[in-house]
Amino acid sequence: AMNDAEALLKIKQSLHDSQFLDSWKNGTQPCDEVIRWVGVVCGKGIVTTLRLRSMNLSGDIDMSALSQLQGLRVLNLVNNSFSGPIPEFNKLGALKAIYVSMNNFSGEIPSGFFTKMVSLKKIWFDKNNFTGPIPSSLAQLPRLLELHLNSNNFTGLIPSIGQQSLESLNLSSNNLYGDIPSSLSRFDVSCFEGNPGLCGQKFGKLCASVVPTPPPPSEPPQKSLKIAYALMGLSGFILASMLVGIYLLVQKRKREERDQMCTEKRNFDGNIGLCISSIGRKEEDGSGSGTGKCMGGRRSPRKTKGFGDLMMLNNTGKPVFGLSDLMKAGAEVLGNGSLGSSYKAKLSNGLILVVKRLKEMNKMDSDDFKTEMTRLGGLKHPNILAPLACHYQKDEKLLIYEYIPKGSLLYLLHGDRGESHANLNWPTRLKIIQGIVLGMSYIHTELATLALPHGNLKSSNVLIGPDNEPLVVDYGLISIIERNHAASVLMGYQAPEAVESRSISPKCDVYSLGVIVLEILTGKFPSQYHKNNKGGTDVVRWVKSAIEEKREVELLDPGISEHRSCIGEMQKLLHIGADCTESNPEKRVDIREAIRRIDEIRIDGST
Ligand SMILES: Nc1ncnc2c1ncn2[C@@H]1O[C@H](COP(=O)(O)OP(=O)(O)OP(=O)(O)O)[C@@H](O)[C@H]1O
Repeated sequence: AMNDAEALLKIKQSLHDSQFLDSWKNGTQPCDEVIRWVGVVCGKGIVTTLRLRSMNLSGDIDMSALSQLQGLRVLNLVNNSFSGPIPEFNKLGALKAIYVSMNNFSGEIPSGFFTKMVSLKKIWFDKNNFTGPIPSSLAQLPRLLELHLNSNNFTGLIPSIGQQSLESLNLSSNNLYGDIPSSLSRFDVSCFEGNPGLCGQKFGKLCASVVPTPPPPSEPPQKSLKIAYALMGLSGFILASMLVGIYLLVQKRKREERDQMCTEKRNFDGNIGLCISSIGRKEEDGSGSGTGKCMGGRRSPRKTKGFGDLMMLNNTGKPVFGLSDLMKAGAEVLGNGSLGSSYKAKLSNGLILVVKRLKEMNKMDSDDFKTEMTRLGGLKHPNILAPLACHYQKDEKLLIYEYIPKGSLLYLLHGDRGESHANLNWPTRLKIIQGIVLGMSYIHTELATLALPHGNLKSSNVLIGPDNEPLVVDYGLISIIERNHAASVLMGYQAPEAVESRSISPKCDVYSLGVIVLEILTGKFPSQYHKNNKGGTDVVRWVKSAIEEKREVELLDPGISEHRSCIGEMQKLLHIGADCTESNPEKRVDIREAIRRIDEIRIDGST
């Protein structure tokens, strides 16, 4: 081991242009009482802080020497000329503060970079050129106070940082997208400005159908709320805040007092207050004064025509649950999609479900809804996730699914560069594409009578099972959601002919299939998923021009292009993706043809 003086001299050697460090000289001591080395702060005779701000420094800082400074707690390299990938600062496990603002560091910071830096309180990485996702390990720092990542080029979804300790945050001027995690909602909108892809309530921008916010697997458990309250949270701002107030009150009161609460609520505003636990329950009189859990609704249960409790849609022997089990479950918001919001609900028996609250539904009556849902729920295929149950009220329609822990393909591809992302090698991606194709083929056969059999295929609607098998969801919705709304939210309506002339056909599904194939091969988030095409990459145009210029290999995600021997197969698949996204529907391949060709792609390039 070297002493502090030796370590600092090695560090000086590794830096260019270190004329500011003239006082760092052999034969003198960094912590000398009289002539202390410049930029060095000591405590009890050892170096505790390096303050090398604005010294015109560059070069590859000698990390093994730096890590020899046993007492080092604060590292300040602000406003120098350091460049290249982030040095292994994570070797400095005892650091409390690291400031590297205003340099030219670039590249991705590995997702686990901060895992061992548990003492970190202050991280200032602003005004550099960092790219890629914000490392998810930041979410695990228990003492984090200040996090400044502004003015870089961070992309992707914001991980669930927002630990209670966090006081100062700046993520502005990056390329982040999606909804912000609920743990960050306490921060002012200015902390996020300059990220055109961010959406959600804070930004007054609906998260138009593309952006999920599944919590990363490593995320500390979110504070859970009861699903009944989670559901009610969506009925508009005013209603929501009124109900949150009630929720807090309810928390304080004893169970029997809640009954009164519900009644009070109705008296307060005759429009609100539907006692959900009484909906259609035979043993109750429907007056709503039974066990009260209030949620948004416009009518009293008595007047509402519904089919009561949950309707189970499958008979595969999966555990049966009722609406009341669901209402008692702890819930967590998964995301606000274009069709409504989804919640993860954990029942007391351990079963984990996803409750999807559909908005903008046709004014379907309960019989039609039931017929439609029975049809969708009755589909069975290894690459399809059929709903388990549904619930109908005039103003409330719920679909219930099994919870798939790995989450969506969108999340796997773009959300967090963790382990699951690393597993997305060529064989896995091909398996996912081929599975999606099998699922789509099945849907196109079973729902052939629909104008658009799936209608909403995109990576957030492909969930990934334990063996990386894809599970397609949210299919066949075209007949149950409002026509006008369908056009503005469904992915199928993004096909060029649908945008221009509103002409919808099964070919629109082929277009969506093409986009997803290109997304998987390039690893890029498609701008096609945004209504206004802002944010993400226009994969369709990008691939088209690359094919014309015969440089399509360059577009392959580096995560797969290392399988050199399979490049030919990847190229073939890229061409199929391009043919599926052909703008003229007449020339676009037909779904059967696309399926046949994708099925022929081989993992190893052999025929
Ligand atoms: N059964 C499930 N298991 C695990 N995660 C799910 C499940 N269903 C949905 N999710 C995830 O929850 C998030 C919200 O889903 P939701 O379906 O509400 O919105 P979306 O897919 O972004 O948009 P859309 O409403 O257009 O389908 C998405 O990230 C989705 O992948």
